[in-house]
Amino acid sequence: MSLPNPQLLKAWKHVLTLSKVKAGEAVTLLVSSNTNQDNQAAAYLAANELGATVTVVSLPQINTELSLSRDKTAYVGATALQNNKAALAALQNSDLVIDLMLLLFSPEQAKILESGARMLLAVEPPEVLMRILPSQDDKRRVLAAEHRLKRAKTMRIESAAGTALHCEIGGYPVISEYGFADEPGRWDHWPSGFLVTWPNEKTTNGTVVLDRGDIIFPFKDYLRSPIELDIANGYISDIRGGQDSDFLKSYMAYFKDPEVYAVSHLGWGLQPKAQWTALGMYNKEETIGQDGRAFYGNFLFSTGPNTEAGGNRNTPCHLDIPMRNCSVFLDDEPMTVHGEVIPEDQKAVA
Ligand SMILES: O=c1ccc(O)c[nH]1
Ligand SMILES: [Fe+2]
Repeated sequence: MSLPNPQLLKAWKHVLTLSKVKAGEAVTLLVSSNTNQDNQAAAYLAANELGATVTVVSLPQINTELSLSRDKTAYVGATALQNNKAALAALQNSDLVIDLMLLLFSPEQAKILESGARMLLAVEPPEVLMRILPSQDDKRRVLAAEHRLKRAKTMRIESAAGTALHCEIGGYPVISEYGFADEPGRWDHWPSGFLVTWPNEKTTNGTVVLDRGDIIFPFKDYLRSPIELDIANGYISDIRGGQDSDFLKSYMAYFKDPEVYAVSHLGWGLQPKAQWTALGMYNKEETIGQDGRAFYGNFLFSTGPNTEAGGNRNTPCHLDIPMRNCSVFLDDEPMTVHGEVIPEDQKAVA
């Protein structure tokens, strides 16, 4: 039995306090066989010390015979919560669900949020959680960007490598992530610090050039050679390049589902504590790679499902593709230029 880590307990109490956990609230931990035991122990102790009534719901891992990876984000949407009315009822009747299993992109996550519960996803290793500890300043920074994104009608992304992508937006909600779940019905992810939205269906056109150093999750390699994607009416219509391109084409074809080629959420990273290099320090199975999704100034491209946004494209193949050195424009106003975030005080008045 490993001794509870006092620093980890302090970090969990910090984040649950930011998540407004109050005495007497129902806090439910959702765990699975691959849940990090130190996180589970610290979350359980922290919630109890804040006076919550704490429950643990434990479910088996599934999809093992379908997914090509043990990474929880590699096969999304189908979870052990499906058809488990007892577990779902417990989660829907909670004030805060601490998701230590990963329900992302599942219909059940939406049902839990509709009940008014707050949800906090946390599946990274303890030291990553402690290194990217969220703050009210993260919330301020991300919400300022959310405010701008919510009133935008178009998004355009360019890069020196050759990316030239354009889409209409506004038909889907903005999902911001600042690392704690402090409002009823809010879903958030610790660690994070970025925001996304989905393009209006069939309006995304152009070229995406994935350059050396860009990352494709869940492959978790830094690209060694460029991959060129043609995008037509919201779908990848062609994939060209060298070995990395062959791997991508083969992986997506495995699912035998045309919806895997759809453009999914688009956004940019706003977490200065997240590092592009962190993924390179880990074995693939030790982390889902939130540093890559959140590092300051990335453009986060992605493919596949839109169920997070209330859509019905429920394909299990979801690729998150953080790219460096891109310029992201909203209604032609720059949010990032060549991978550098434009500070709010230099932006047009909201
Ligand atoms: O925080 C996350 C993580 C994965 C993902 O697809 C979206 N947001
Ligand atoms: Fe994603």
